[in-house]
Amino acid sequence: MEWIRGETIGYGTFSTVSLASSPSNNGSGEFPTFMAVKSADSYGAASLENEKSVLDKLGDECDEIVRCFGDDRTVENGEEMHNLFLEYASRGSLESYLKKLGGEGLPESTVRRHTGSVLRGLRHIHANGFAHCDLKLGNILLFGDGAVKIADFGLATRVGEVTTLNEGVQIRGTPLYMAPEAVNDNEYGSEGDVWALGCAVVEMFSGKTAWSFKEGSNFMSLLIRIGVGDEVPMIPEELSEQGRDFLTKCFVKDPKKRWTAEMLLHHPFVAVDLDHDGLVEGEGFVVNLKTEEEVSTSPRCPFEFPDWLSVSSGSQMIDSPEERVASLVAGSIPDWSVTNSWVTVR
Ligand SMILES: Nc1ncnc2c1ncn2[C@@H]1O[C@H](COP(=O)(O)OP(=O)(O)OP(=O)(O)O)[C@@H](O)[C@H]1O
Repeated sequence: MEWIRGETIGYGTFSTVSLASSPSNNGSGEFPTFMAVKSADSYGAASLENEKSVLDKLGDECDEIVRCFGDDRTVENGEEMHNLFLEYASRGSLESYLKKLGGEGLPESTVRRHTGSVLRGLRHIHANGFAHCDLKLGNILLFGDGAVKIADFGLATRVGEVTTLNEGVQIRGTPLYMAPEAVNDNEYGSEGDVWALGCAVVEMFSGKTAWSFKEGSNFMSLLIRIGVGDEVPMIPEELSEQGRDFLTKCFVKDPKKRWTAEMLLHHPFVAVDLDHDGLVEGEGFVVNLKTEEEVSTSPRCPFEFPDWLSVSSGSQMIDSPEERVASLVAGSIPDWSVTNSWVTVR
């Protein structure tokens, strides 16, 4: 495919995203005239390869997942670039859209619609055996017709697959959206995507991050709040009762008891007819909650870090949660980067 790189439309940790035009296609062929091209040098190549491989496996049948049109390599300024061609979201990410509102959130009816869309995307991802692992407003894209789609599958992983990238504890994604089991046990699965969705819903509605944090504060203290004790993210009081109830289903600390995307799709917060002015309640929905027997009878204590204890602590006993999280961070050999005044750790 012949294509021309246009203006830059976004920056990520691993890549730069630009507009790409393919005039020879004229919109009539296999590819649209305008696409987004996500480009990375050798440092980001593995993430792009993973993204393409996951998007290929997810296929094109889910409207709530950004489409991938293929990849290629170019040499630009003497450097080999890896390029991934994606459906172009003309209105950018929900994160950039919200920024333009200057701290305001979206109307609840819009939040409900977007939440339903993201849930349909997540259901497809999870049904195919993957977890996205980096769901956040920056990775939910807004299209000209008001539709939203899930993007950025660079960190997506097969559920249950043991990662070999790092033998120690690994932290991936954005701390603000991290689920307790990711903080405590290094577990990244479909349940973590549901927790992150809850954080995204709070942010969409309130215009503020779900966890309050002071500018410049240490992210370890946030990890402790997420992983330890009963605190859950802020649930906006102005949200309807249905919305608040929806969030309590996302913010269940025990991942085995957290609702799945499939279950949440039947929750009245999203199972409503939004084509009418008056919201029609989702009637008679049946949610098969897991029984106490199905979930672990002895949930693991959030302070348990068995791998970490054997790898990092030797014979020394570590007493406080602060020390545990500090060691978790030290053991992960993270790649730090600061995005939007927050720390992303991979
Ligand atoms: N298909 C697209 N259409 C329009 N804009 C896009 C598209 N894909 C990405 N962008 C923009 O580029 C930004 C970075 O993209 P993306 O998140 O996929 O990159 P990344 O390197 O994986 O970043 P990170 O992992 O740090 O979130 C997005 O937040 C969005 O603003």
